[in-house]
Amino acid sequence: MSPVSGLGERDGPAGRAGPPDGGGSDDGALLARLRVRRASGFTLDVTLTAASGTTVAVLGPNGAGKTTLLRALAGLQPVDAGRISLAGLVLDDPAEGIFVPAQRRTVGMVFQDYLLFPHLSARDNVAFGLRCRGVPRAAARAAALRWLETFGLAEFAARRPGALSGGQAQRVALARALAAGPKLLLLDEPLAALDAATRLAVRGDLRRHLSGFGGPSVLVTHDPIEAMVLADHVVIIEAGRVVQQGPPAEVARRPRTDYVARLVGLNLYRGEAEAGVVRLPGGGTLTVADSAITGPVLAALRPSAVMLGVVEPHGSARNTLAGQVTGLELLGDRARVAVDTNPALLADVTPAALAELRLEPGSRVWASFKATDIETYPDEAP
Ligand SMILES: Nc1ncnc2c1ncn2[C@@H]1O[C@H](COP(=O)(O)OP(=O)(O)OP(=O)(O)O)[C@@H](O)[C@H]1O
Repeated sequence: MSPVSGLGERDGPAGRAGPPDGGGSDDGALLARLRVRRASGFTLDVTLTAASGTTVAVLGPNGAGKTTLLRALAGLQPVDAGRISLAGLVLDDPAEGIFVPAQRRTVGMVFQDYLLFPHLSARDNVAFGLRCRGVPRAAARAAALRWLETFGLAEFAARRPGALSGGQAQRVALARALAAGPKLLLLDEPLAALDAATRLAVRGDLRRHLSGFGGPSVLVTHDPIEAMVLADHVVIIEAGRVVQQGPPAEVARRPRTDYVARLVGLNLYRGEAEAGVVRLPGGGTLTVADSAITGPVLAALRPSAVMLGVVEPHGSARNTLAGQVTGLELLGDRARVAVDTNPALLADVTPAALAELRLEPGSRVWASFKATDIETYPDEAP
C-alpha cells in the first residue's frame, strides 16, 4: 500500500464506538484524513496513511501544522472533520460521533524534551506506561528492566532523568513508549535536543528500534537528514496542506516547492518547457537535456554541478550565465556561493577554488552547467 493515498475510497461504514474501519489488507495501518481548525484561523487539512512497520516523516516550516497533526493523531486535539483509524479501529470521526480519548488510544509518544517524570527512576518511568494499562507493579517493573536492557540502559535503571545524558534520556523515553505495546508510535523532533555527535549515535539506534516496531510510526522533524535516514515515506506540509510526498530519495531528487528545494539543497526553477528549453518568468532560459517535455515544468539543479569562473567559459556546458556574487557561506568542506545570474543560483565550490578565484561579494563571475545536470519534471499539483 502506498503510505499516503486518497482515503475516500477506503472509508467503510462506521459504527459508534471504535468499529472496524472497513477494509484494507494491512491490519495495523494508520489511515487519517483530517481537518482541524485552530482559533487563530489556521486550518490543517491533510490525508496521511502509514502502513504497518513503516515510518512516515512529516517535514514542514514553522507553523505548518506538524504538531497539530501529531496532537490530532494522539487524541489530544479532536478533528473538526474527517476520520482517523488505526489497526482497523476508528479513533476519531466527528460525523459518526466517535472520539477515542488519548489515554485509550494505544499510541506511544516520544517528544523532543522526552517528558520523563523527574521524580521517578528510569525503570519506573518505563514501568509507568504498563502500570497505566493495568499491569501489576512487580510485572511492570520486571518488564521495564527488560526494555532497559534492550536499549543497553540496564545499568542506569535506578537513575532519575536528571542524572542521565540527553541520549540516555531519549532512549528511556523510547523504551517507555514501546513498553506500553502501542499500535502507533508518534515521535516529535525526538533528536532535536541532542548534540550533533549524540544525535548521530541515537539516530542509528532509533532506526533499529523503528524497524523492529511492527506498527506504523509518524516522525515529525525539521531535519531533512533525519527524515531521509529514518523514514520510508516523506510528507511535506506547508500552511496546513500536503505539498509533496513520496519516498525520501524521490523528494530529494525532485523537490516541488522552494521550501523543499532549500531543505534538500537544490536550485529549483519553475518555467515553461519547449524543445529542450525552459523559459523562466524572469526572462531567463535553461537548456535542458529532455527535449520531449513540454508545458509547465520544474527544473532542479545541484549547486555542486555549477562551475564558476572569472572568464567566459568555452567548454561543452550548454548553460552559461554571467552575474555577480551576492553571498558566500562555508559549509564544511565546500563553499556555497550565491550568484545573481538570471536565473539566480547557488553554486558549491571547494575552499581552494574560492581562494584561487578570489571570490567575494560583488565579484563578477561566469556560471556554467550542463543540460544533463538539470532534472526536469512536470509541475503538477501534489
Ligand atoms: N493552541 C492553539 N490555538 C490556536 N492556534 C494554534 C494553537 N497552537 C498552534 N496554533 C496555530 O496553528 C498553526 C500550526 O501550528 P503547529 O504548532 O501545528 O505548527 P508546526 O508545524 O508544528 O510548527 P513548529 O515547527 O513551529 O513547531 C500555527 O499557525 C499556530 O499559530
